[in-house]
Amino acid sequence: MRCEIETLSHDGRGIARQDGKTQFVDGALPGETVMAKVVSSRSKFDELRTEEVLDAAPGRQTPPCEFADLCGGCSLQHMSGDAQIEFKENTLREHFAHFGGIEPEEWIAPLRSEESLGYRRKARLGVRYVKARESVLVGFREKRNSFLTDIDRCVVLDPRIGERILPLRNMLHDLEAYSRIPQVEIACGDDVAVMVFRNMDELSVGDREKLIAFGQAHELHIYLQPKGPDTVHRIWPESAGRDEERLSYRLDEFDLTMRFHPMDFTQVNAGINRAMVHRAVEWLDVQPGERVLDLFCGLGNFTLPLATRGGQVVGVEGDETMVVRGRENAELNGLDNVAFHGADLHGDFTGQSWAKEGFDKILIDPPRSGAEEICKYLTAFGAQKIVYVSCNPATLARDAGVMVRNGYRLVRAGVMDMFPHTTHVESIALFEKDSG
Ligand SMILES: C[S@@+](CC[C@H](N)C(=O)[O-])C[C@H]1O[C@@H](n2cnc3c(N)ncnc32)[C@H](O)[C@@H]1O
Ligand code: SF4
Repeated sequence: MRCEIETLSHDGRGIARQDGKTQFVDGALPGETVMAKVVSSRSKFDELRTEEVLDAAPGRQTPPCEFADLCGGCSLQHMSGDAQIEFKENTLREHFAHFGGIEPEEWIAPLRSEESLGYRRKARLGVRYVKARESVLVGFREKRNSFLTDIDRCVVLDPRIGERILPLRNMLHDLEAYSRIPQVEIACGDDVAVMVFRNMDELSVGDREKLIAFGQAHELHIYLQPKGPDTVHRIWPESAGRDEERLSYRLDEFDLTMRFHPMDFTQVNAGINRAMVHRAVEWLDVQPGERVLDLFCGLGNFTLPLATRGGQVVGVEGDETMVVRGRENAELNGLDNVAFHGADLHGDFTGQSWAKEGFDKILIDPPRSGAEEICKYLTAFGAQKIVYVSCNPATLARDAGVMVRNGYRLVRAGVMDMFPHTTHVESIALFEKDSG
C-alpha cells in the first residue's frame, strides 16, 4: 500500500493516515512516499513496514548496520545523524509543552560525538538456541516480536564486544550448557571488556575451559553469575583470592579514575558521558565553601567531579552497593569533601540527617520514572541552581513543571546523543531560583 508520511511518532515510526485511520509505518520518514505492508491491523490504527521508498526524504541514509531492518536494537538507523538529533530535540520540545506546559528560556546545542558507532559499553544480550537451525543466536530482539535477531556482529556495541558476536555464538553452541544461558551481560571499561554469563552454576569442567579459552583468545574477561544470588565471579583471568582488578573509566578533565563492577550502573557512552559531566559541572559552577547535593548519584559519576571544584558534596543513592562504590571511588581519588548516603529517594527521606541541611547547588539524575515527589522537596533545600539529567523526556517535562510551579526558572535545556541510532532521548536542563 502507498503511504504519504506526515510526521514521526515518538518511537521513530512514520505516521500516515488512510481513510481517517492512523498508520504507523516502520522505516519511513516524514515527507516520504513509501510502499508499505500491513503487519497488524487494530480498530484505531494499523502497523506497517516499509517495503520500498518511492520518494526519499533528505534525512534518509543507508543504515550502517546490515541487520537494521530486522533488529529491534536500533530504530533510527535509516535517519542521518542530523535528522536523528532533530527528532530527539522535537521530542523533548513536545514533551515540555505537553506534560509541563513550559519552554526553556534557551535551547542549547546538542551534545554529540563525531563517531556514532561502537559507543555502547553496557548491554544485556539475549541468548537462544534455535533447534530448527541448530544454531545459537546472540543479540537483541527483532522489532516488535520476541525472537532474537540473527546477527553476527553489532556496530553500535563497543567493538571489543560487537566484533565478537559470531565467535561468541560459535563458542556457546559448543557448550554442553548451551540451553541454560539466557543472557550475557557486557560491560566495558577503558582498558578491559567483560562478558558475564548468567545462570551458570553447575558448569562442567569442559564448558569452563571453553569459556576461559574464549576469553583468552579474544582478550575478554569472563565472569559467571550463578542463578539466584546477585554476585558475579571472574574465571578469566584467574584472580588470586579477592577480585582486586575492577573495570574503570577515566574522567581526565578532573583527573579522576572511576572504578566499577560489571553489574553496576554506568553510563553507556563514555565520550558523551565525559562531555555531559563537563557540562553539568560548568552549569552548576560550584564555588569553594558551597554545599552541593547529587541525587541518584550511582558510583559518583557527577559527585566526584563536582567535589574537585571545592565545596562539600553529598551523594545520595538507593543501591547500597553503589553507595559503597561511591565511597571507594572518593578514597581512590583522594577526595575527602564528599559523603555518600543510602536512601530510597522515592520514599520519605526527609528524616535523614543529610536532608535536614540546605544546599546551594543540586544535581539530579533519576531513573526513567523521574523524580516528581523529590522535586516537591527540592525547593525546601533552597538551592540556587539545579541541573537535571534525564533519560526520559516525559518525566523530565512533568518534573520541570513541578519545579517551575515551585519558584524555579527553566533556564536552558538540550539533548545529548547518548544512544545514537535509537529513540532514547537523554537530556539536560538547568533550573535557577526565581529571584523575582
Ligand atoms: C540514571 S542512574 C544515574 C547514576 C549516576 N548519576 C551516574 O551518572 O552514573 C540512576 C541511579 O538511581 C538509582 N536509583 C534508582 N531508584 C532509586 C531510588 N528509589 N532511590 C535512590 N536511588 C535510586 C539507581 O541505583 C542508579 O544508580
Ligand atoms: S543493535 Fe546492533 S545489530 Fe541491532 S540494529 Fe543496532 S547495530 Fe544492528
